Amino acid sequence: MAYTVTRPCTLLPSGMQFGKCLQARDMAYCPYSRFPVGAAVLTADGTIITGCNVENASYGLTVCAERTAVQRAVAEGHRHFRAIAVTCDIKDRFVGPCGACRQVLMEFASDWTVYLTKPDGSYKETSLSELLPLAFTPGHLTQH
Ligand SMILES: O=c1ccn([C@H]2C[C@H](O)[C@@H](CO)O2)c(=O)[nH]1
Ligand SMILES: [Zn+2]
Repeated sequence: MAYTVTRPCTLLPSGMQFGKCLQARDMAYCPYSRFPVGAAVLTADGTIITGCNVENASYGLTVCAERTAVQRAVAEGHRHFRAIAVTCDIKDRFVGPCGACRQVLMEFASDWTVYLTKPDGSYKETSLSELLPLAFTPGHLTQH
């Protein structure tokens, strides 16, 4: 079940360093929305890999921070993940990943821990299965 930690944290549970998320957010390429987002994935072996949103003049080719992080991690040989932390500049509420990113996370596991963080390091801990119930998963392709 989701729970919220309202005090600012530099270290999220399981060794997820919140600072990496902020650093990634600061690399965002978002000249159109001016809405920078940072993400950090924690792999099964404890590696942290970050991503930021990368926009495009065509708009539709924009890639979110979460998918950038997952795709970087896969390209570096990681396929097993524990958690993802996401941050943006919104200070008064916790912001969840878009639907496309939830589906891309689901490709690699249904049991991701998801940290929705505010820029001060306060966070809501939830899970991918809570964010994407009754999901379509790779398993469905082999069980029909
Ligand atoms: O969870 C989200 C939601 C939005 N964005 C990006 C996409 C776009 O660049 C900008 C505005 O939608 O924010 C993300 O990176 N992650
Ligand atoms: Zn997204």
